[in-house]
Amino acid sequence: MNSLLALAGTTSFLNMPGNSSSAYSQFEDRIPGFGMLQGFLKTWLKLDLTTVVTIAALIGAASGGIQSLRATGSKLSWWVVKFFTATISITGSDRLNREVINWLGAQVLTKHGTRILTAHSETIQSDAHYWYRSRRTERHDYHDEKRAPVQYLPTFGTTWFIYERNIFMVSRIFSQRNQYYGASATGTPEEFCGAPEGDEPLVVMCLGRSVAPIKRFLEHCRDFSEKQREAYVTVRASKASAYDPSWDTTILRPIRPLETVHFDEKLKQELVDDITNYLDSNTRKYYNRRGIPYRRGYLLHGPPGTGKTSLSLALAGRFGLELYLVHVPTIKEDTMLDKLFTSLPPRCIVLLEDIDAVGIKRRSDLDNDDDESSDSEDDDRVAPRSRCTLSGLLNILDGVSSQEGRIVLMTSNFAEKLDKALVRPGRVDKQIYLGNISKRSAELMFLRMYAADTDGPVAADKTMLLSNDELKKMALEFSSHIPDDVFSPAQLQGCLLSYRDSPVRAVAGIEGWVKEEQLMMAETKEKAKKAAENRKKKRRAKKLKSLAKLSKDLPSDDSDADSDEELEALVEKMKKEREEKKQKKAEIKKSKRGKTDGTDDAVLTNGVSDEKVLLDSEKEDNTPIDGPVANGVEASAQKDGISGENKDGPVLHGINGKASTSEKAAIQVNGGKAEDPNTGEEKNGED
Ligand SMILES: Nc1ncnc2c1ncn2[C@@H]1O[C@H](COP(=O)(O)OP(=O)(O)OP(=O)(O)O)[C@@H](O)[C@H]1O
Repeated sequence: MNSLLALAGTTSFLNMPGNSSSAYSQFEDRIPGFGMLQGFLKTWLKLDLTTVVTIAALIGAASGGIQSLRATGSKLSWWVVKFFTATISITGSDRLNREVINWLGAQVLTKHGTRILTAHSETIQSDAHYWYRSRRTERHDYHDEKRAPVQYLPTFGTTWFIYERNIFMVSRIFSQRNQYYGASATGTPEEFCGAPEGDEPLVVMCLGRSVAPIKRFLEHCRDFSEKQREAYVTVRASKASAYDPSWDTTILRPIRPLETVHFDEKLKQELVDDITNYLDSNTRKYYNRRGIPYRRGYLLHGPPGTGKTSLSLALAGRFGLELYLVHVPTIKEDTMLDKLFTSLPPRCIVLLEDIDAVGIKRRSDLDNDDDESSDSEDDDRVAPRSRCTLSGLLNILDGVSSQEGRIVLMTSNFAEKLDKALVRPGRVDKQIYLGNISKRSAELMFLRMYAADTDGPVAADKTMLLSNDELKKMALEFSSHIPDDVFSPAQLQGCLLSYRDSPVRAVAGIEGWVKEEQLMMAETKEKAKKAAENRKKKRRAKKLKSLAKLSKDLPSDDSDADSDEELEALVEKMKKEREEKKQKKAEIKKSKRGKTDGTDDAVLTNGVSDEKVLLDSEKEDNTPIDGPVANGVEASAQKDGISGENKDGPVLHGINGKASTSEKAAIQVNGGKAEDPNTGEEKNGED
């Protein structure tokens, strides 16, 4: 614009009388080709250059005026917007963002018949929480349909609606990423050149000069999402990536009532009371005032299939908390768990499944204990080991970076093997044992399986109906066949599911099922026992063979022994021989001491009280010895006749008076007794 005005100024200067020729000549001098252009316009187009420049300047001035008018109009309109509306913006990563979008999708778009939408067929929008991160996850909301239903949401741009008799606008802001690929490059409207990724910021506006209506609206969106989630527990599983560990998958599980997890009722009540008390706001204040870290940990332990995971889910549902699930064996290193823990929300349940994958051994044992496991039949059930270390886990559980306010549930099938540091109060405040099923629990499970979904009689099978009392009687009869503490609840559930349509058949078939199952369990136990014995034998054989190879004292064919008895005999033999050797050495030592006492004077009379002597003790006895002992029976202190004379006094040699450089040990002779500088042990002067 400014350049055009300058150009216009120039043209008026060109038009001034008397100036024209000198000005033209000046331009010709300064701008190469100016004269040629002027000649061309005049000769061929019959146009004067002055006229051309003037017209261009006028057009430029007009368009500049329009632009500045536009800018002023836009400024004015924004000023009006600012003056007459209230606004709240929400970042793309905030959960509230998802909750507003979710509300718009459910309440506005469908009712207003909006024509430009965005669609999703994956992830659960009712969760409305971090769905953009988990968009690869299939929706899992227990619909009968095979395919997940498509959900429609607002796209970029502004959605208008009326809430509480107030006009609202929600704008989904086109992100820079999309701008780069789309609208600004091609001029295509935003909604036609991309779909929202889920992390676009939102701007919520309403008519009026107060933000109070917007705040009410946002609260309403939150309530709406919470209600949608009410029937579900949000489970967020850890993503097993060593580089970028995160809470990845969001799964909505229908809330499982606590009553459907059968175990000791008293214990269950205690657990619920304990958590209720912990979550109470007064408890938090109590902890804070007294400087106690506000955390609570529980260990759920027991045989497989006894309801540890089910109980965790039921507790999350009961207390309306999200469940963050970590399958400990998948954790590759401490930093991974650390990252996961630091990104936890303040109030949630963290479920560390199969904690024994870490908690059984300390760091030092991690790499070299492959053959140290016990020989019990349980060995097969030992969880795969995690690369996360125990000390790492302990730090994470109660380190400074650890979130306060959360509940940690750990599950294990081997509580008795867990390290004491892991289960100490503060990390594990309560241990809950979930055992095999009792008669009473079997009765409750039967009732739960066949209870009518609606009030009224229950179908006994396809032909007859049962009253509630009749069902209770059947449950009692059914449970009378179940031995206490033998079958896991998962086993019994499997049995009942096979008679799903008919409680009558379940009662009729339970006796046979119990017998069959017990037989199978006995067989499995027997197999496990044999396998454990084999493992034990193999391990022992391996150890003994390597021992035998190491020992030069054993005849080589002894190491071929591989029956248990032979190996035992081998060990005994080795032990005996070692003992004999030790005794022999001790005797030799004793006899040498006696001799040294006699030679002390001789050494002293030579005036050598502090002589350096060399010991060749190991040469005589190949086995490593506790202290420098030499068989001095034949040894004698000599002047260094063989190896040369020592000016300072006699050099004492080991066996046969020889001193090998590699095996020499310097010994101080103190009054005829030599002292090993390494062990401090006194040596016989003859040595
Ligand atoms: N105490 C129980 N009450 C009701 N159902 C149970 C109980 N224990 C197990 N079940 C049923 O058995 C199945 C497996 O249970 P769950 O996964 O909770 O056991 P777990 O103890 O976590 O097993 P694991 O130690 O092998 O992980 C579930 O379908 C659950 O419904």
